[in-house]
Amino acid sequence: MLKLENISVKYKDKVVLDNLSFEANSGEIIGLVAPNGTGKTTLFNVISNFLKPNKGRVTFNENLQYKTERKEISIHKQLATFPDQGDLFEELTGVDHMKLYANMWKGSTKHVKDIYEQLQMESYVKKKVKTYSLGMRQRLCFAMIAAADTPIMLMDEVMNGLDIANVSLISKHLMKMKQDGKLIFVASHLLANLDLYADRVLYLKAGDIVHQQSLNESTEEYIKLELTLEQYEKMKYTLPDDHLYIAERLCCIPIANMDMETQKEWVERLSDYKEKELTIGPLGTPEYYEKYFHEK
Ligand SMILES: Nc1ncnc2c1ncn2[C@@H]1O[C@H](COP(=O)(O)OP(=O)(O)OP(=O)(O)O)[C@@H](O)[C@H]1O
Repeated sequence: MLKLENISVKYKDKVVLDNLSFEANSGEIIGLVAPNGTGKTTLFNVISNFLKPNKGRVTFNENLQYKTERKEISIHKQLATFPDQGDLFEELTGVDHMKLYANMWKGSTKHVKDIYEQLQMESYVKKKVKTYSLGMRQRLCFAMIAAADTPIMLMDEVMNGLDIANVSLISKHLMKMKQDGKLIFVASHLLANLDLYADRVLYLKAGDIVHQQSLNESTEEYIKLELTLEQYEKMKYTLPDDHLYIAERLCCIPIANMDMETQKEWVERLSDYKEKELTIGPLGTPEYYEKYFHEK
């Protein structure tokens, strides 16, 4: 549904995206993670053609590219970006905003009520935005893109400023949108939250994707133990070659190629570190993030 090929973006001498390629399909939620200033927004701007890359191609549905104004309009009918809180109109109501987006993309507003009910916004959605808190504004931004109901959605920091209950409410709604066949990109710093609904997480570093983590397929499991650098240094030569030591705190030993007996032996050996919690499971988004972005 969406293909990026060899995308490069430079601002003067600063290379932000460097020959980046990937493909994405409908019915997928793709998490995009990287430290501040790495290029997530730049990548979204390339996908939406707000920024022309210095090199590379963006293709929708096999052969649709930003080559003419007509083609751009055709792509923009299928693609909505998460509104910025600063773009909200203080004197308009939440419903007005949702209808604006619904009319602009879907050409109908029948579904607007269902959305604000599902997002539990009934108590304030008919009031003017100037009376809203930050969290209410953020939920409205999400309700607006939901009202646009486009096949592709680009969401930058969708959970910003939301409390736990609202993060959970919006996470559930994202999963429903995925079931409806949307392709959704979520750039986020709420890493553990991505594990709930993303199918894949892309880790962006030095202009390219350094790792793609698929959360659907059965992922490799590890014995995981918190170790100080000192403890780790003492035992590192006795650990299997393919172990990981992440962010100078988490020792991970893959168990995929171990029989049950060897796994037990390892658990027993490591339980000498009684004060530390030992767990067995796959690496999650926060752990991969530390692996790729932890600076010494
Ligand atoms: N118009 C511009 N001119 C020059 N440099 C820019 C411009 N826009 C972005 N940059 C630079 O490109 C880099 C990537 O910026 P971008 O906004 O894409 O990062 P980001 O990953 O979205 O960051 P954040 O998590 O803070 O939103 C940054 O170093 C930024 O300073």
